[in-house]
Order: sequence, then C-alpha cells, then structure tokens
Amino acid sequence: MPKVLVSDKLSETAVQIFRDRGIEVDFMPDLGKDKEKLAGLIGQYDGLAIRSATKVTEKLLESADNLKVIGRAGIGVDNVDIPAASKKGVIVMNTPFGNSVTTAEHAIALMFAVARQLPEASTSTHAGKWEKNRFMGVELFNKTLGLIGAGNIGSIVADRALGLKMKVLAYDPFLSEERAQQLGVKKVELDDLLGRADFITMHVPLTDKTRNILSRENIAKTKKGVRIVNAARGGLIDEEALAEALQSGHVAGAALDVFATEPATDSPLFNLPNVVVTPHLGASTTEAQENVALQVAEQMSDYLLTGAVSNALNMPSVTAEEAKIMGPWIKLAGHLGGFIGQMTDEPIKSINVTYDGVVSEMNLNALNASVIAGVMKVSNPEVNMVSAPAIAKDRGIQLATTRQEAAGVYDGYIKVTVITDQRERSIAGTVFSDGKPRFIQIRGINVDAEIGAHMLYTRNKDVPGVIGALGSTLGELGVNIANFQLGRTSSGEDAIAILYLDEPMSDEALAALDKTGKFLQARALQFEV
Ligand SMILES: NC(=O)C1=CN([C@@H]2O[C@H](COP(=O)(O)OP(=O)(O)OC[C@H]3O[C@@H](n4cnc5c(N)ncnc54)[C@H](O)[C@@H]3O)[C@@H](O)[C@H]2O)C=CC1
Ligand SMILES: O=C(O)CCC(=O)C(=O)O
Repeated sequence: MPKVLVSDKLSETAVQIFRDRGIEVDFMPDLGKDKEKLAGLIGQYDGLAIRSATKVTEKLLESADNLKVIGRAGIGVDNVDIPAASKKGVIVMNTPFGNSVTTAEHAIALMFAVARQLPEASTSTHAGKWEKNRFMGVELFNKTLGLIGAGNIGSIVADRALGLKMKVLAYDPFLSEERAQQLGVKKVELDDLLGRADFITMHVPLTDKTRNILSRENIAKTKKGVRIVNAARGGLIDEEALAEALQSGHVAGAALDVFATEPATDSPLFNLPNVVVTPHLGASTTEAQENVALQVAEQMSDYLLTGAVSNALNMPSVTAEEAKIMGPWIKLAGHLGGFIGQMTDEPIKSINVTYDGVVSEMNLNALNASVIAGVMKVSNPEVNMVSAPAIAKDRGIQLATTRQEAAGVYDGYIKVTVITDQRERSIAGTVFSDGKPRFIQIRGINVDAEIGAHMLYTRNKDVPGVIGALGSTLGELGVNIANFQLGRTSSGEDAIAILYLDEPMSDEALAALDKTGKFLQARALQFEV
C-alpha cells in the first residue's frame, strides 16, 4: 500500500481522500518547518503533499529514496527544486486553478485597502481617534490598472477590475493579442505599463526572468503616485527600493501579501505609512483550501494507484484511461530502449523513434520518456520516465520522433534507432491483442520474439550448424530455452537469434558460446517484465 506524508497545513479533506482511496497517510502539518526531522522521515514515503512551508531541496530529495510524487496544494512551486526532483525521478504536481479566484480576490481586496488606507483607518478608529480628515483615499473608477502577468489569476483580476470600470493594461510576453482582446485588456510592454498605471498588480511566477522585475530602476519608471500590489511572490520586487520610493512619496502606497523571506518577521516596508501587509494569505479561504486539498489528494492518489498523471510540471499528462490503454505500449517502449541500451557500449548521440499506426495516435511524450528511460537504465538503474528526459538532455542526446500511418502488417509498431559515432542500431516492437509486447525486427531482420526477463541475443553468419551449437551448448549448461526466434537477411548472410530463457545467461555460458567460434556476438539481456 503506498504511503503519503502531509507535511504542511492542508485541509484534512486531503487526508480523508487518501484514506478513502486506500493510501496510508501521515498528517504532520508542522513537519515542513523542521528540515532535519523531515529529512529523517521522508525515506518512508511514496508521496509528499505540501503547501509552501515545506522546502523540497536537493538535499531533502537525497533522503527521499521511495518518493514518487510531490503534490503542491496550490500554484507556486518555487519551494520545490524541480530539476532535482526530475533527476531523482519524482513527479511534481500542482493544482493550477483551485485557489486562483481566492488569490485574485485578495489582490482586489489589497487594491481597495491601499486606495482607502483601510487597515490604518480601522486601527485608528478602534483606538477611539475618529480621524476622519486623515484618511483621504482615491477611487478605482476610471483608473488604469497595470497587470504584470495575465495568466489564470491575472485574468480574473482583469475581469474584476473591468467590472469596477478600471482600464486594464497587461504586460505578459506569452499573452496573445487575441487573448488580450478576449479579456478586454490592452497588451503593452513593461515600460509602457510602468509609465501609465495608477495601480500595478503582480501575477507572475517567481522565475529567473521575473525575479526583481520591479527593480529599483523599474520602480523609478513608474508614474508618480502609483500604488503597487503584490500577491504573487516575494522576490518580484526590490523591497529596499520600494521602501525608499514610498518614503520619498513617489509611490503612494503598497500592499504586499508575499515577501522575499518568509515568514517575514522584519522588512524595510514594515511600519511605513500606507503599506498594507498580510502574511501570505492569498490562498487562505475555506473554499480554496478545500479545492486544492481535494485536487492534490486525488491527483496524487491517481498517480500512485493508476499511473495517471495530471498537472505535473516535469512529466507529460497521462489520463487513467490512457495509462490503461498505453500501459503495454509504454512497457514495450521501455523494452525497446532497454534492448538498445544493453547492446550499446559507446556514447549515444541521438535516439530516433518512429511511431506507426495505432500507437502514433497516443501520448508520444510519455512513450518517448519510456524509451529514453529504458536506454538510460542500463547505466543508471535509478532512472525512470520522469528523470530520463532531463538526464538525456544533460548528456546532449538528441531525440527525434516520427509519426506515420500504419505501414505494415501490424496495427501499429514502435521502432527505435540509436546513433553513435560507431554505428546505427535499431529494433522494432509491437503489442499483440493479448496485450503482450513483442520484438518484431532487429537490425532490419524480421522476428516474432516474446519478451522475457532473461534473454540471449546472438549474431552469426548464416551457415549450417550454428543453431545446433547454440542449443547443445545451452543444454549442456542446463539453461532451458522458453522461446527461440531466428532470422536472417538472406541465405549465407547475417543471421540473428533471440532466445527467451528460464534463467539468466551466466558468464560461463557466454564463454562457452564464444568458445564454439560460431558466433560474431552473444549478449545476455535482462528485462523488467
Ligand atoms: N499569494 C498567494 O497565496 C498566491 C500566489 N500565487 C502566485 O501567483 C502566481 C501566478 O499564478 P497564476 O496566474 O495561476 O499562474 P499562471 O501560470 O496562470 O500565470 C502566470 C502568467 O505569468 C506570465 N509570465 C511568465 N513569465 C513572465 C514574465 N517574465 N513577464 C511577464 N509575465 C510573465 C505567464 O505568461 C502567465 O500568463 C503563481 O506563480 C504564484 O506564485 C498563486 C496562488 C496563491
Ligand atoms: O498555500 C498557500 O497558502 C500559498 C498558496 C500559494 O502561494 C500558491 O498557491 O502559489
């Protein structure tokens, strides 16, 4: 039974879902803050469900020997080292929509709060001061809002702002003109937005490109009297520079839900007039927390129980249905990669995969990942479908795929060709209606080979006496043959044999074959069937 750890404050709905799906779950909502203790326990778990307090670093992943999936109950995954997770073969999923309305509403609430100085007015009134003349605000009506980032949350903010009769500009290099028109916003360059917006709200992920996007230099380009709202990520704004711009009066107000260092217990922005701060509450509503907990638990359970992948950041999506239909093909893709990997001793330059017929309609990203994992596993048994593409890329291995309509006698097949400096090697396989994968072509020679855990591949000149030598040598050493397939290019030319054995070929058996002098090559192969 898979085992999941919940190490942050997720709604207990998640715990219930894991239990209902038959997954063992430990709920330790404060564990994420204790790095050492988490590192000591993580090795026991197949899944880790988190919010933002748990930091999944490369170091933590070193101890995560059984981990298969990390589920982020929320959107931002900047607390997870995704490249390190990918290399370790761990899928990272998030819940991209569950808290977007809630977070957009928080941004709008912060915009109102900073326009009317609501927190300070409230504190003063609670203190019995009745400072009616102190709190002069501004309207949102007819003002220009500049969105930095117009994805899910930015679009909802735009919709609400248009409802408030604001004009909305958006800076987002990935926003198409068509989508901007649909949203009713004007797509602009960043400098244009900075110079024209009365309010700026941020809705981008924290990446190397967006870090410090409101830098000192960019803050200086904003319109005098601008009000800035950040409910996305700390690190997007230079906090020191913002504090100075607030003190000089260039920026009239700021509202921040997120900080460069969290929990933020100290900041140059604390205690400045007209600065509204909240402790990363963007997603903190009952509705959003139920949504993300339910979604993350369902997604993680689906993956652990059925292999279905959704909303993963380091793996193509595969539905449960696809996982079922594609299962035998994914297995075949892994075996084809495994064959090539075990046959190839020199560095691989490229892997070309042809998908023919029915399989060409399937999710090729997942199949490619399985081929690459099969190839790579030979040199590193820890590699899986998640980590393989990244490792292949690191090693400079090129991947090319071709889809084609059914071109032969099979409903569909996969052919993998690997190119090295020395040679080109190829193998093709198919899945029969019994759901069992078969090798159907090796070195361009047709075969029909069932795939077993222990196999032997031999190559020889097509002359009499070789098959006899093979059978008798294995027989003398007590190696039982379950299936024996032969093929040749033409009479007297290249011939191959692929054997499915009941036990592994020992070095002794390989040496005995070599000693016969009849084989150009003999290689023992292993497959995870
Ligand atoms: N305060 C909180 O509690 C919460 C904060 N967030 C933050 O909000 C962020 C945005 O969330 P969504 O809208 O759901 O993400 P999204 O992925 O739907 O939208 C992000 C947008 O940013 C754009 N973008 C990417 N790089 C950019 C760049 N260099 N310059 C300008 N735009 C760029 C993308 O094209 C995309 O349209 C999340 O990444 C997360 O960090 C999300 C939920 C809660
Ligand atoms: O889990 C939370 O409270 C934070 C949510 C958040 O920042 C996100 O979803 O990106």
